[in-house]
Amino acid sequence: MNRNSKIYVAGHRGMVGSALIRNLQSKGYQNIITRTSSELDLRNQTAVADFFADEKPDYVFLAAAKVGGIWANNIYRADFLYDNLLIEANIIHSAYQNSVEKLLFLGSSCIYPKLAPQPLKEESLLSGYLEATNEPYAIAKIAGIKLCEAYRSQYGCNFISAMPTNLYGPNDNYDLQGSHVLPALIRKFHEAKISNHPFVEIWGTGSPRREFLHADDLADACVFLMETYNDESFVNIGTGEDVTIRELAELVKETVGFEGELRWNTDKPDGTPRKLMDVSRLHSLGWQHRTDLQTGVSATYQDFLRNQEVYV
Ligand SMILES: NC(=O)C1=CN([C@@H]2O[C@H](COP(=O)(O)OP(=O)(O)OC[C@H]3O[C@@H](n4cnc5c(N)ncnc54)[C@H](OP(=O)(O)O)[C@@H]3O)[C@@H](O)[C@H]2O)C=CC1
Ligand SMILES: C[C@H]1O[C@H](OP(=O)(O)OP(=O)(O)OC[C@H]2O[C@@H](n3cnc4c(=O)[nH]c(N)nc43)[C@H](O)[C@@H]2O)[C@@H](O)[C@@H](O)C1=O
Repeated sequence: MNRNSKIYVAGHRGMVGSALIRNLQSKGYQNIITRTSSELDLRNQTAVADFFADEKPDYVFLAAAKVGGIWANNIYRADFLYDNLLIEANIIHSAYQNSVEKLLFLGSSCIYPKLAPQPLKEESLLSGYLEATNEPYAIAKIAGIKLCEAYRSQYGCNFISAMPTNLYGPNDNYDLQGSHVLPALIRKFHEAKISNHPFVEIWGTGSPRREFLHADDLADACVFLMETYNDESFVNIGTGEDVTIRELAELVKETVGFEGELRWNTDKPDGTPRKLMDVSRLHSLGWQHRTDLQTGVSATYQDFLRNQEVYV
C-alpha cells in the first residue's frame, strides 16, 4: 500500500472505521474513499457492484457491519445474520471481480466456541458450540473469514482477516439497549452522578471476564496488517489481558466519580464466561497495543463528555 493507493474504508462513520481514517491520515494515506449507509446500502448487491466498478479501489478495509452488545445480538438475531452475511458477501465478491489488490475483513472474538481453551488461539475456530446470545452474528463472522479464505484459494485474492477483541473508544454506540458494556457503563455512571441517583444497574453477575482494546490501537494493528501481512490464517487482535465485569464497573465508577452503589441485574445474560485472546501470532509479527485500560477508559470518558450531545 503506498501513499497514493485508493483505499476504501467501509463503515467510516463507525467506531472502528473512524479510527481507521484517523490512523491512515496520520500515516500520510491521502486517497481514501467512503460512503455512508444512506449513500450506499452494502446489503444491495447491484449497488455494491456498481460502486466497485466505478471507483476501482486498490485496498479495502471492511469495517461496516451490523454491530451491537449482548442484548441487541440476542434480540435482533435475524438482522445480525442477514445484514452481515450480505455486507461481507457483496464487498468480498465485488473486491474479487474488480481485482482489489488486498482486503482486510474484520471479524470478532465471538467466533470462538463458548468453552474453548483460554487464551483463545486462532486454531480453536470451529472446535465447539458457540455462545447462544450471539450465535447468528458469530456465524456471519465465520462466513466472512471463510469467504476470504475461499477467494484466496480459488482465485488467488490477497484477502486477510483480523479478529478483534471487545473494543471501545471515540464514536462508540452509547444507546443503552444496543451498546456494548463499556460505553453503557460510562453513560450509566455519568447520568447517575449528574442526577445524584443512589445506584447503577449492571447486567449479569459481574463474573464474566472480558478483554478490552482501544479502537485507535485496533486501527493501528489493521493498518499494520494491511501493510505487512499476506497469509491465509486470520490474526487475533487484542491486549492479552482481561478483567471481570465487576472490576471494569469499579474502574468506570472511579473514573466517572460516581459514589453510589452497584446493583447487579441477574435477569440479564452474562454471555460467554471468558474470551481472552491469545495474541502471540500478532506479537510475533511485531505489533503490540499501546493503550492500557485505565488510560483508555479515562480518555473515552473525556471524549464522552465532549460529545455527549452527539452520542446520546
Ligand atoms: N465494537 C466492538 O467491540 C467490536 C467490533 N468488531 C467489528 O469491527 C467492525 C466495526 O465495528 P464498529 O465500528 O464497532 O461498529 P459501528 O456500529 O460503530 O459502525 C458500523 C458501521 O457500519 C456501517 N453499516 C452498517 N450497516 C450498513 C449497511 N447496510 N450499509 C452500509 N454501511 C453499513 C455503518 O454506517 P453508517 O454510519 O453510514 O450508517 C457504521 O458506520 C465490525 O465488523 C464489527 O463486527 C469486532 C469486535 C468488537
Ligand atoms: C464484542 C462482542 O460483544 C458481544 O458480546 P459481549 O462481550 O458479551 O458483549 P457486551 O459488551 O454487551 O457484554 C459484556 C458483558 O458485560 C455485561 N454487562 C453489564 N452491564 C452491561 C450493560 O449495561 N450493557 C451491556 N451491553 N453489557 C453489560 C454483559 O451482561 C456481559 O456479561 C457480542 O454479542 C458480540 O457482538 C461481540 O463480538
